[in-house]
Amino acid sequence: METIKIGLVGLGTVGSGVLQMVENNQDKISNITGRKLSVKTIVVRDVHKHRNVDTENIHLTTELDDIINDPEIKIVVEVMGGIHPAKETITALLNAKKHVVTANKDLIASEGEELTSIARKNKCDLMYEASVAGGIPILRTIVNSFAADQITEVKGIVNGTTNYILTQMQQKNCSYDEALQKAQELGFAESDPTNDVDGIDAAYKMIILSQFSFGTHLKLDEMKIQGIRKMQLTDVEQASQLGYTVKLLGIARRINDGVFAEVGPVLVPADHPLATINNENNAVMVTGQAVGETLFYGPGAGGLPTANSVLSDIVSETKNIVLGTTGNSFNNYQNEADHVKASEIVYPYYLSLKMPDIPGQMLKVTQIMTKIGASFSQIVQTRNDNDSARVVIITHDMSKTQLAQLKEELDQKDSIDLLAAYKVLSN
Ligand SMILES: NC(=O)C1=CN([C@@H]2O[C@H](COP(=O)(O)OP(=O)(O)OC[C@H]3O[C@@H](n4cnc5c(N)ncnc54)[C@H](OP(=O)(O)O)[C@@H]3O)[C@@H](O)[C@H]2O)C=CC1
Ligand SMILES: N[C@@H](CC=O)C(=O)O
Ligand code: NA
Repeated sequence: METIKIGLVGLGTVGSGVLQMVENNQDKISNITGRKLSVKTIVVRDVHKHRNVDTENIHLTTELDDIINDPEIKIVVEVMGGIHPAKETITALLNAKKHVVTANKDLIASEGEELTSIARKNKCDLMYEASVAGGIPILRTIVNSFAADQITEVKGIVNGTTNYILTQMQQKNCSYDEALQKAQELGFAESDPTNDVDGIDAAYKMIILSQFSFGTHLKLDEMKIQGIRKMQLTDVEQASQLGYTVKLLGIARRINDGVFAEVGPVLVPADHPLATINNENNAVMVTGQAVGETLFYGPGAGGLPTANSVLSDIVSETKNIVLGTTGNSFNNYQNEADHVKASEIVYPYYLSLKMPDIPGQMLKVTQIMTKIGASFSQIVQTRNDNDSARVVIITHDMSKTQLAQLKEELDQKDSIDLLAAYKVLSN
């Protein structure tokens, strides 16, 4: 049986998982594809570094040219991460007629259109199932199984590191720093975890999910993105007393002819399926006009789970090579989206306010809410410190315009501080 040689660029958490899976699942893969697969060359930064995987029969190198100039290598997996030099690396590989698999959401969300067109020009495949929600096979599912349905919303927990941190803090009383360190040790976090904790990693994934679900090309700087770094434990506890779990959610919704996408902490009702997703697990809820609500759950980070998604792309590309059908885009759906007005984006909100513990303060808040046409569904007052009170409000539906007005009005009241404003998910 003919063997297809594979190159890897990167041998960290994901690269090691890919190497193990190719080695351990030879028989099944060749049974399905009619080809043997074998990893021939791996590009790393440091060839002398200790590796947890067996690289005895593999050429370890720092030179990409060892892959580029090797006609035997047909498929290359980019798992080095980051935008540069990953973009230049993939461009060079595609121009050398290599089919590429990547797990790199930063790159695909930012430069995916250009790379896709380079791939098409070279009749090469470029696939990236692992870039969104690690081990959950969500992108291919949207392409294949939602091909004819109109997706109205895609939302969920798409960052393993932050969900791990929130779970460890809420259930194990871990501090934020301890939980982040554990997520790094377990290989869930990016090499620089800033993008994880600041919501940027989740935003990249929502950009890719929006492309597949709505055909749109959203830009990172057009999205409101909030991470978990500034979240207060008091808000997490307060939310819990009100029957909610705080999760970092990505939400992308079709509103009229536009698409709205955001990432931030959201209060999820404790009995909602998304409230039950713990640790590094992710869950993506896709709502289609015909099918209704569907939920896809699984590990969002980690070597072998992510490698499984990479292998699904390698197997698809191998089949395309065998059938002579390479060069088609992973996602073909293209659709211009209108701008969504702030007045059209409506959610209930959790508001946490600090104010002097003296009579008349609540009246001021009530007057502002009445002025902007918003109303409360729940309100709780607790003592903050000796002379201030914390007031927590769950509002009825409010538009983003009303929320901005509320923030402006509260800014003008020296004595009242808005500490947090998070969306609340309905059941
Ligand atoms: N970790 C996870 O759970 C998931 C990760 N991903 C994505 O997968 C990709 C890889 O992540 P992960 O495996 O965690 O990263 P790691 O940091 O564990 O590994 C990165 C690897 O890339 C190599 N590398 C980095 N820069 C260069 C360079 N300039 N030239 C050559 N080699 C380089 C490193 O070499 P050396 O070993 O010599 O330092 C290392 O082997 C990223 O895009 C990430 O976002 C996606 C889903 C889940
Ligand atoms: N750092 C990412 C890895 C997977 O994409 C995460 O924590 O989700
Ligand atoms: Na995936």
